Amino acid sequence: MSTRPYVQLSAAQSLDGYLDDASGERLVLSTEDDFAEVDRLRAEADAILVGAGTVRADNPRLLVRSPELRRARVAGGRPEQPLKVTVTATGELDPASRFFTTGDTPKLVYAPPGTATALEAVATVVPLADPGFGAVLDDLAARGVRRVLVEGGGGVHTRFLSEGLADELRLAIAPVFVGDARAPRFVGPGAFPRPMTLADVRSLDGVAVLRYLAAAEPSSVDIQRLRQAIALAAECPPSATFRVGAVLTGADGAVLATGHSGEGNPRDHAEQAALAKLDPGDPRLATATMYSSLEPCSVRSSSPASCTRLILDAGILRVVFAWREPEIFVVCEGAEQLEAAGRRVVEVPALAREVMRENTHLPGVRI
Ligand SMILES: NC(=O)C1=CN([C@@H]2O[C@H](COP(=O)(O)OP(=O)(O)OC[C@H]3O[C@@H](n4cnc5c(N)ncnc54)[C@H](OP(=O)(O)O)[C@@H]3O)[C@@H](O)[C@H]2O)C=CC1
Ligand SMILES: Nc1c(N[C@@H]2O[C@H](COP(=O)(O)O)[C@@H](O)[C@H]2O)[nH]c(=O)[nH]c1=O
Repeated sequence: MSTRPYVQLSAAQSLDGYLDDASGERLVLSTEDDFAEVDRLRAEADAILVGAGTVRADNPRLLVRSPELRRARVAGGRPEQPLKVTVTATGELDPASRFFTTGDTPKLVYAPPGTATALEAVATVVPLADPGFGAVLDDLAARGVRRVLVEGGGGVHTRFLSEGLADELRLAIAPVFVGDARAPRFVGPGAFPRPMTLADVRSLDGVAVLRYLAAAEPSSVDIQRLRQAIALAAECPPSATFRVGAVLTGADGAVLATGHSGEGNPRDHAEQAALAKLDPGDPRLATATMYSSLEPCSVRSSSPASCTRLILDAGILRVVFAWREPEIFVVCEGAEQLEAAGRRVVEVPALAREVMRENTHLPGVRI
């Protein structure tokens, strides 16, 4: 599997967080200087991606405008223009849109099989049964794309951020108010699992330009695997205790084993069930990551060894979990014990609510 491309999001928003107004005419929030900077970002990218909603609403060209930047690309051995990429679930895009008709560069459309046949004459249609953006990035990587500029709109930005796929965000804030709840927002509701750090703030001709970098941990693969562990909790049999899912992966992110509470034996914990599927001498354990929806337990009445102990004994160096165990039955110190033993522990509290949703049978757990 090729390494996923670096993903940079770019958006211009109003002071009250809107990408556009509700008029049907495209609202220009950027100044000329700001557009020139976005043009430089386009020139640095191998592909520019927008959602089908933006293709329909704005009819964008998505081309590098500056002749100097285009020449520099060619001088550097790159195509004059980046690839153009869009994603649709319905396939409802007009083949006469400027996305398809402008620029001598390949156009890619990711769509569920059979939905975008009318676009096959004007673009390469890539059928994706699972239209998650992780699959889109994997396919782009296989096509040699190393850097993607995502220019919106709100639906697509929300998906990239909530799936933990964005590495960087450039946000231009124009000094205007839209004040209309029907207008599209930069980001909709969701759980946003990768913390962002402010890397730069500038004033560009009255527009505030902010640059944020996503934390290296949790990575997009961590989010994918942790969500898989969270989903596994739904398979637990009815229980008076925690319903937990676990996924154990190798160094390349491939799944080595999975488990959930009550799998096999009603008292088994998720991490224990996953570990029981591997030979204790398996050399892959030394570079494995344990994903658990809940912090690994450190105290057990039903078994001699806690999951923290099992993880330590298995030689697993890295643990990623979503929900820190609340003090319902015992005081859990799993994260502290793992860290004290020199293991890397990554907590993703943004996904804790998803775990709590599977555990509302426990006293005091409300979402
Ligand atoms: N100020 C700025 O920087 C920018 C502003 N905008 C504005 O944003 C608005 C458009 O935003 P929005 O309506 O949210 O549209 P988006 O451009 O975010 O596109 C959303 C569409 O993308 C497709 N899509 C999203 N996720 C998936 C998926 N997982 N699988 C398959 N298809 C998917 C669907 O297309 P389909 O419906 O075809 O199934 C969906 O309706 C416009 O008003 C535009 O002017 C846009 C870009 C930048
Ligand atoms: N309105 C708006 C943006 N809109 C983005 O620019 C695209 C238009 O591309 P093109 O047709 O190539 O000029 C549009 O589809 C959307 O992705 N971008 C910004 O930096 N600032 C803005 O104010």
